[in-house]
Amino acid sequence: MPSATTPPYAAPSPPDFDSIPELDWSLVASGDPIDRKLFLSKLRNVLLHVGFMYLKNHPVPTELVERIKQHTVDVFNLPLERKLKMDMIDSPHFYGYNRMAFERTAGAPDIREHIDLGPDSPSTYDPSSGPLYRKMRPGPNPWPDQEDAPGFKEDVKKYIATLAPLSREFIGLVAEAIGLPRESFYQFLEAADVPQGRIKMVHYPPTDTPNAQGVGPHKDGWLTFLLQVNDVPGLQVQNHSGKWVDVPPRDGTYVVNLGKGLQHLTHGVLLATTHRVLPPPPGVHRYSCPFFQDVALDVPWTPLDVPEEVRREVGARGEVVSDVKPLEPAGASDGWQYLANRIKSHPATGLRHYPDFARMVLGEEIFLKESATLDKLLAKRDAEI
Ligand SMILES: O=C(O)CCC(=O)C(=O)O
Ligand SMILES: [Fe+2]
Repeated sequence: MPSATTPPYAAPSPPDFDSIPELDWSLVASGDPIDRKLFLSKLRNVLLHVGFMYLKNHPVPTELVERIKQHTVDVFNLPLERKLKMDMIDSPHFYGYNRMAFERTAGAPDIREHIDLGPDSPSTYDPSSGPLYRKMRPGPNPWPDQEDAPGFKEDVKKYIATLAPLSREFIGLVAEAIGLPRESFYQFLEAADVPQGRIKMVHYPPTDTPNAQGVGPHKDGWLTFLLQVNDVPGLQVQNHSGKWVDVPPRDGTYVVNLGKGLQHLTHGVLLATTHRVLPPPPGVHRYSCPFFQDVALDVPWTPLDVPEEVRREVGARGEVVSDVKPLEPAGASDGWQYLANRIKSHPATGLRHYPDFARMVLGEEIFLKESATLDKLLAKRDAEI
């Protein structure tokens, strides 16, 4: 239904999606300009009307993907005390292990444990030389012991170094697909030669708790390349009328989706689509490994001039229903906003490494509550390792 704000010349709205479209990277890899055009026109349609896609025939070597899948399963099978040696709470870079149900989305605990890892560069932060948010990146990863996880470190570093340029090429195609110069989003990224990108290895155990969430409804921040590690469904995407659509694992593919930053920068032309993960049924464990493209910390998000004809097509989309309540303006991102978001997701880590800023971000009540439990949390953790 066209809304009251739909311009009279808008194209008719395409039907709402009830499955996730698939794009074929071989159309880009072939080097044939006609193939590329075809890819771009399909991409445009998906970006404007779905915001989520499978990507097949991607160039990431199968052996590397398989090793990452195996590491993801194996690392969570380590005893808790070994995982806690990689505790995120020790990392001002927000890299490391988060124990089960430690993180919350939409006010409820996520029944998952996860390990966040970056390109593993030494910290260069010097308090006298720049804003505090620069302390977040670059930084080293906490790693499992080599005997506990042979090849883990080498494979993760290689994997991030492979996904970073692929995601960069992809975002160039996103710009082209909506009628912008290919380089349009590069100003918001780190320079191509800076090691960058973050992965999150995730384990969703089965749970008896009624209405539990693997991860609650949310929108991602920027651009995600998700690897569904094993053959267990659970990921769902919310379509425009609010219905949840399954995104079952599909061998040899990535699930690619866009986040709030890209939606903001394009006046809503690009869609940050709401998604969630349901916990697996009894006896079944689900694993995944998203890669998140890093954005530069020093660049404010000033929206771009998307061509009028593209905006008009989006006008036909009408209202998009979402279970995510907007808590703050979606855009306005530079390093401060990014740090604030990390602190909100990981208050204990934020409090420990950025106490003054965390106090502002969390508000006095939560700050005092979290501070009171931080010492207990650390003592408990230290007793466990
Ligand atoms: O585990 C998944 O399939 C998706 C996880 C997710 O959406 C996230 O961590 O942002
Ligand atoms: Fe997500």
